[in-house]
Amino acid sequence: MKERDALAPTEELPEDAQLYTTQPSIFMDTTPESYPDGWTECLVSPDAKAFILSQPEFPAPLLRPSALQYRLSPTPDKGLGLFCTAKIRANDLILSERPLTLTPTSSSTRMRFLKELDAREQYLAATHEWEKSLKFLFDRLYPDYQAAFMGLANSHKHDGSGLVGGIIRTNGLGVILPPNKYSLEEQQTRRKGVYSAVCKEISRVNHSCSPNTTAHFDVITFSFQLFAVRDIAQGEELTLTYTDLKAPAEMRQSDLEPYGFHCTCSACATSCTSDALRERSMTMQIDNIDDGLLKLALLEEQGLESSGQYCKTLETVMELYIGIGDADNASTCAKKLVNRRWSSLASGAKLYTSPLAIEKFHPLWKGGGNRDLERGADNLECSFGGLELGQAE
Ligand SMILES: C[S@@+](CC[C@H](N)C(=O)[O-])C[C@H]1O[C@@H](n2cnc3c(N)ncnc32)[C@H](O)[C@@H]1O
Repeated sequence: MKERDALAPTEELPEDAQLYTTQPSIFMDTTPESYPDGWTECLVSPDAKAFILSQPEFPAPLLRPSALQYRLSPTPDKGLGLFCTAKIRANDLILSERPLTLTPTSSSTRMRFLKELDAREQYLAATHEWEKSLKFLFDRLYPDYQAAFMGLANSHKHDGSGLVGGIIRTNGLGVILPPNKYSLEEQQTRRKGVYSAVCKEISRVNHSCSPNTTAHFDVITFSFQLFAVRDIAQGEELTLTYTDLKAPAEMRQSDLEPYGFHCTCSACATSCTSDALRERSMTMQIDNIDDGLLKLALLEEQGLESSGQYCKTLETVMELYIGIGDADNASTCAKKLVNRRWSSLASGAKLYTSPLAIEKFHPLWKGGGNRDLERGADNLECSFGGLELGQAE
């Protein structure tokens, strides 16, 4: 381990180096009271740090929701959870916060093991070394942040994870840095660019296979933002998914095992019917507007508005309306997409929220150009990203 100037260029560092860095950077005497937006202790690769610092507006102030609309309360069977204190409307920003920590989801340290160690012993040795790196990061946290971190749930107390590693595995939300640098395959198999962010508040959100919120990491403000994906009634619990919503119930349950619970949400309780409906709504081919509208209705019925498929389908329906020259309905779809600010497809739809703009500028207007149904696919199906999750957000 080497100490180096925080502002020194990162290019000459080896690709597998990891940097301890505070982002946004703060003065020595900064406190959570003097800087309420907070800051994050990070362990990141040189290219991830360079990417963060290269954002022109970084660090922008946190985006604040218009009102505080949730509280932390005990649940009957899931520990603590967040509950809605007033009706929240679809697409509302519920809360935003800078993570306490941001760490790779797996250790990149190359280790040589004694030949006589078996696989389990090698795992424990590697985990032990990884815990030392994480403990170093934990020690850098401001004391109030250390207390908040230690107060979070830990479902890895008895598997050799270590205390800091266990809390990260239980509470980490997935972040890809830098985005678009690594292929999905590299992210999934070699965990390239895949990070885990632990948050004081959002990490309290419990899991559902039909979640009513989605969490999105915004690099410019360096914060996780929690959005409602449909209307949420007062008193209802806020939920996120920790697993791949496309998978059948049995696979989802096995993905959730490391979190130490068996999911009893309505989709899991009725898996003999819901698995087939879920698969149909996620994979249904869209050949015309009616198909698209049916797919949106099926996704809503299954509580899958948080899935990337929902936005992708909205975009496809918008393009189909444009193709037949129906600018009014197309602009309604564009507005719905724009409201889903967390989606990568929202910014592309911004230009087309007025029928006039569609008629004048959209290349597909009345059948111009080629509509590519696969374009713009969101592969962001899952929000929680501890070590356990096989899929990246
Ligand atoms: C990220 S934490 C969520 C907040 C946690 N309930 C707390 O008290 O801080 C994840 C842990 O919450 C619990 N949990 C989350 N979703 C659950 C669910 N649907 N059913 C049962 N337990 C759940 C499990 O213990 C899991 O390991």
